[in-house]
Amino acid sequence: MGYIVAENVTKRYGDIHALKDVSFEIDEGEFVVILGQSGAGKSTLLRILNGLTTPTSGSVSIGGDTVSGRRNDVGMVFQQHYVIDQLSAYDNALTGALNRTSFLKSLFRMYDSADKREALRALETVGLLEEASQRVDHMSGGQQQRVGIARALVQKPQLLLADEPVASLDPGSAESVMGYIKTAAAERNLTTMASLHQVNLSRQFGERFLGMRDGELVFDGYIDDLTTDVIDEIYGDIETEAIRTGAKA
Ligand SMILES: Nc1ncnc2c1ncn2[C@@H]1O[C@H](COP(=O)(O)OP(=O)(O)OP(=O)(O)O)[C@@H](O)[C@H]1O
Repeated sequence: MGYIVAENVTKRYGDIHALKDVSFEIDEGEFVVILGQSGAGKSTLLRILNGLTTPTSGSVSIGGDTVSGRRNDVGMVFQQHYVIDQLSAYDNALTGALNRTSFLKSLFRMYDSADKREALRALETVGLLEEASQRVDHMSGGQQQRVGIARALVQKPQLLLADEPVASLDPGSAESVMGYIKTAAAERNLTTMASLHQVNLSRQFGERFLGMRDGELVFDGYIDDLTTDVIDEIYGDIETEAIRTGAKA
């Protein structure tokens, strides 16, 4: 049985069918990219995996446990960099340890030394060790996103979910940030699922791919199977050549 198992997951918002009978299994340590147009259901799927949204029917399990609410062992990276502007990169990374720190200790930012080491290790993973003491509002968007990744790593997750983690970045920063996510996952054998809408980046970093269209899982496979026809099926009428970049004929 897979580490993550989604069985016939359906999500309706009134008349909107955000997910339709989605099933898949993911093994521990896999690096999965979820592809699909805006509105295809990628965020809904990630939110269900994270316990932030409940499916209308069907179920999801992680490591054999049915997901029924927020889990501390699932780290999440979002499109916007939800970092605390006034704090340093190091203090932001440390907030990933809040779930295992008492309220009083967190109030005075008194973290365990193991957590402090974890924060430094995470900043090293994302290439920001030398910038650890810099305030994040003095950092670039790409650096802020890397701080967000470091915070998710300090949480010591078993599963990392990233919802369009590079959508608001320029192409160079997007590539760099995806590289750091990939390194972090490889170093920690961390099962990772990232939604991306850029086909070229997906092909560069993805190992396994889930293709969503109108709430349905229309593709589940590996890079050699991600052909132009499959891309067309996921994205419908391709409007620009750019989206095809890197797609195999
Ligand atoms: N809370 C909500 N209430 C009502 N409809 C919603 C809600 N969340 C998502 N939807 C709808 O469900 C569908 C799937 O949305 P979802 O955000 O999962 O897609 P997506 O592939 O992540 O797109 P995007 O990349 O634009 O976020 C869309 O039609 C969306 O409008």
